[in-house]
Amino acid sequence: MEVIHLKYPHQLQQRESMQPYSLAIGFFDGVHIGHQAVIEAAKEEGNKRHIPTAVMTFDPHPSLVLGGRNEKVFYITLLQQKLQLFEEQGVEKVFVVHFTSDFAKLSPADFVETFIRSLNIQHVTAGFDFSFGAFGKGTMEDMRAISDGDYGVTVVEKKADELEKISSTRIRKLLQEGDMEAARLLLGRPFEITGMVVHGDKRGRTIGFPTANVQALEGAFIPASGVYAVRLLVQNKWYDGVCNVGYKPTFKDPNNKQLSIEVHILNFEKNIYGEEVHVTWYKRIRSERKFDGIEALKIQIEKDKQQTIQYFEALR
Ligand SMILES: Cc1cc2nc3c(=O)[nH]c(=O)nc-3n(C[C@H](O)[C@H](O)[C@H](O)COP(=O)(O)O)c2cc1C
Ligand SMILES: Nc1ncnc2c1ncn2[C@@H]1O[C@H](COP(=O)(O)OP(=O)(O)OP(=O)(O)O)[C@@H](O)[C@H]1O
Repeated sequence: MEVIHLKYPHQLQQRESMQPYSLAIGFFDGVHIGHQAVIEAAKEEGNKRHIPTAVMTFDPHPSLVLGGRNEKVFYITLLQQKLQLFEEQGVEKVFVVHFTSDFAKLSPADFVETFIRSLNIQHVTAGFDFSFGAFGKGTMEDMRAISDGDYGVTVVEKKADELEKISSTRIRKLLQEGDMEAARLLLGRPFEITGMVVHGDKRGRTIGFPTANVQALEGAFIPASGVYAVRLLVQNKWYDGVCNVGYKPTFKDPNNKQLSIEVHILNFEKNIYGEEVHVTWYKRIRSERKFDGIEALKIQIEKDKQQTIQYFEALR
């Protein structure tokens, strides 16, 4: 899969020398099942026309440039992971458009001229609520009207569950609440973070529960503090684990602001310092607490571990 970064005004070859593409367009944070349906529809059109499928996405998130939201938007998927997911879905090219305030000022017609026509896009697929151009004024009806027959347009209908539309905003809320099970259903896979195993205080092994301290990639969303059933990929192998996100109040003073992610990997004894790991999140088990002593904490961690084992047994 080829990735092309574009900045407005972009410098690309002339339309004639560009390969034609069937394009799915959107921000696609999380690449959730609604997004997957959009990309699938673009692929179907590409197959019909015998042309490859491309995705156009944006970076950074428009809200960062435009403001207007009260809460800071975090990414469900960092760009690198988003690209990886596109590739796994069979996308052959990705245009990453740098979202700047100049880009945001383009009229819908100018957006189409610069980012659809001059890229020789033959077909555009997006969801029913996709908007583009200054103030998000362009709708999918406009996309079709502006085309003048130069490219085809598919509008993917709303993908929803019994509650409401499946959206990145909704998944962010679930992740903030620690509802990893609901997030997993909407994402079509568990929420995942990538990180590196770093040295901790080395107390874990002395209490009988050694842990891998995971330093997440810069910018990754870290779930609410608490204990979770997780799976961890290390050295190409997946393991079940029980993870604590928090401040270890039993050992640290209450002003400690150093958030840690530590995974007790089940049935595992290797030294993995410095390894890259992927942690996938399945279920929140409880909140982090301050215990009266090590014994009480050990009893609780054993319970957490048993709950995790039962959870994954039921899942299999
Ligand atoms: C499953 C699990 C649950 C934990 N729950 C708590 C907790 O509720 N409160 C707490 O203070 N520490 C909790 N811890 C953190 C332990 O205190 C920590 O693993 C131990 O102090 C080792 O820390 P170190 O890796 O920095 O040496 C938990 C750890 C695990 C693995
Ligand atoms: N549930 C859905 N059903 C159909 N199309 C969708 C759905 N969610 C998103 N899309 C489409 O996928 C593309 C990417 O959408 P976008 O990145 O805005 O996702 P979103 O989940 O709607 O995000 P947000 O919560 O920020 O509005 C757009 O073309 C959009 O219309």
